[in-house]
Amino acid sequence: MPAITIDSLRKEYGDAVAVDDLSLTVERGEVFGFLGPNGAGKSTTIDTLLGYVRPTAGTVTILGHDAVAESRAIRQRVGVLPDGYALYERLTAREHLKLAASFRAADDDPEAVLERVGLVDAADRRAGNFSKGMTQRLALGMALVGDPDVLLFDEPSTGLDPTGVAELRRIVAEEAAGGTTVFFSSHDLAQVEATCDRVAILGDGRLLAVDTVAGLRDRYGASVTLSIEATPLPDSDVLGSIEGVRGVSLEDDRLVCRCRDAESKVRALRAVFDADVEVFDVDTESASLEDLFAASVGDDAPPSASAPSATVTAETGGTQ
Ligand SMILES: Nc1ncnc2c1ncn2[C@@H]1O[C@H](COP(=O)(O)OP(=O)(O)OP(=O)(O)O)[C@@H](O)[C@H]1O
Repeated sequence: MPAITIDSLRKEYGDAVAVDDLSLTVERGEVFGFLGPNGAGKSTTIDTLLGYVRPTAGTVTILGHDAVAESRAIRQRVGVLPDGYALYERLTAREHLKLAASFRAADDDPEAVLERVGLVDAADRRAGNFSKGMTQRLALGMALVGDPDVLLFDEPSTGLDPTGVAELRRIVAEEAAGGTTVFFSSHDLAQVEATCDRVAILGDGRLLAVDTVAGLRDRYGASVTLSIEATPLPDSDVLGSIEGVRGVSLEDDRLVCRCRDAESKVRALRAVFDADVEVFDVDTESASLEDLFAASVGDDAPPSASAPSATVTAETGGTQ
């Protein structure tokens, strides 16, 4: 049984369609990133999963439970971090965690959770004067209480400082290593690229793509870019005719060669070193998730290489 199944989900608000015929399956143990521009329908989808929003059409199930009819059962097994989580102003951080534990009939040690989310020093402070990042850290801690099977986060890095972002990344990795399914929306593409097995990209309520980051690279064009500094520069027609080479251009006195995959990159490199030229430098870079996101949401330009890509840890599924 998958962790999350979204089947033909549609949500209308009056005349506006927030989510349009969305179908998606998230397998158990996956770390799944949910991306899309502002207003794409991410929060609406997550709120539907949490039972906060009733679908206009379609069904949503978590761990086999229907999100509308069985939202209580879902809350017992799902840790949630909704967008703009509101804390109880008069309760301390520690009291919030005790409250979360009592909701789930769990016996988590509040101290250990506070340690995990970096709030030990604020354990006995009332949450009413917490900063945005502290609020987010505490809400994250509450979501972790009771060792849930599924974690559903809406923009978890909102308000977090760089240390908090790194800690969040570590927590996601630890949870995933323990078999927890993590589904989160984010605009933090570096975070998504570093942590997610697969990503879905939503635009205007519709699913534009769902794949591994590596799969998106294949789909949207240049996977690897070679940038060559040599005298003279290698013949661009020769490089351009190599199988899997998608384009060759001159940029800042370097020959830039966009390659489909690692194999075509190696073929191009071999041709460069076989040519009668003196090679000074070769850079190779993969298209970042940011490039792929731009390509999928309608930027006509093929994704160019930018920051070196982070490792995608698992190839858990193909294109849906
Ligand atoms: N309660 C509501 N009433 C009317 N329209 C709504 C409501 N909630 C969301 N919408 C509309 O539905 C669409 C999707 O909004 P949603 O908040 O799901 O997008 P999002 O992808 O989470 O955006 P963001 O990245 O800005 O958080 C938007 O056009 C939004 O204005």
